[in-house]
Amino acid sequence: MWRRTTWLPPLFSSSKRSLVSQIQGAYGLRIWRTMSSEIQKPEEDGTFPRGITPFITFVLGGPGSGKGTQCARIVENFGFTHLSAGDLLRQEISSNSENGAMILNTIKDGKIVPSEVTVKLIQKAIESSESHKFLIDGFPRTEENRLTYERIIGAEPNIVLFFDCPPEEMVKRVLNRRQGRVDDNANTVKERLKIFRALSLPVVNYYAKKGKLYKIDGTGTEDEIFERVRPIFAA
Ligand SMILES: Nc1ncnc2c1ncn2[C@@H]1O[C@H](COP(=O)(O)OP(=O)(O)O)[C@@H](O)[C@H]1O
Ligand SMILES: O=c1ccn([C@@H]2O[C@H](COP(=O)(O)OP(=O)(O)O)[C@@H](O)[C@H]2O)c(=O)[nH]1
Ligand SMILES: [Mg+2]
Repeated sequence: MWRRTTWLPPLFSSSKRSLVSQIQGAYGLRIWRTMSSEIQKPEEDGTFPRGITPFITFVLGGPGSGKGTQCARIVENFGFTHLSAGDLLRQEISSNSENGAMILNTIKDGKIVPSEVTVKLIQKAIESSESHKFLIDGFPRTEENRLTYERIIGAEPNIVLFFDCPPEEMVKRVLNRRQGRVDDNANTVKERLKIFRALSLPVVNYYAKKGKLYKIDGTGTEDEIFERVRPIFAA
């Protein structure tokens, strides 16, 4: 079962309706405004024209925790647009962009690509989409990622999902993934788990403290996990 951690802001606490529909009601149809007054102004105008921001869900969890699998289910059932930070980076490698070689080496080593590179790719993907609701999968992976997103995009996520899965299960899934990824091997996974614990968990804790985090048990079948996710979005 998912559970919302720490306190519930008044907007979310009193109704049985899903969080998404409550925010939708409070903010008007499919148009979302950022709810935080702490965010710095974006560096460049234009990510969210006329001050209108889409509904953003960050999807976090260790390697193999099931982020991509559950995002596909959320897209099918709730019509979100799925932006996987890892996929955006892999597309940069395949398109022989100037950063391609650097990104490939970073991914091979299980390290984190410089924040500005990833955030600019996310920004471009949001700008070129007509969608008003996005799942940003596998980002932010560090506090520095998070701060760079806030600086460049000028908004916080509305909610954050965290798939909680034991490391042995994550390793097993990654080593069985068979998508030909350069980082799905025992050595790289070990490094990715280290980075997840040291750099990504602090981001998860940050959103828990802000009352934005949904921690979801990431064990069991894909169906069982999706039934834990569904109530977060269901009307
Ligand atoms: N609940 C599950 N039980 C077993 N295997 C799963 C489950 N969810 C996903 N998988 C498989 O585990 C691998 C990693 O899942 P994926 O969604 O790519 O995770 P992530 O994006 O978090 O790395 C994939 O091969 C996927 O098919
Ligand atoms: O914001 C991001 C997302 C991904 N990556 C890199 O891309 C790899 C694969 O990420 P992905 O999210 O595809 O992996 P998953 O967790 O889904 O297995 C990571 O290990 C990092 O090396 C990164 O540097 N920054
Ligand atoms: Mg993934």
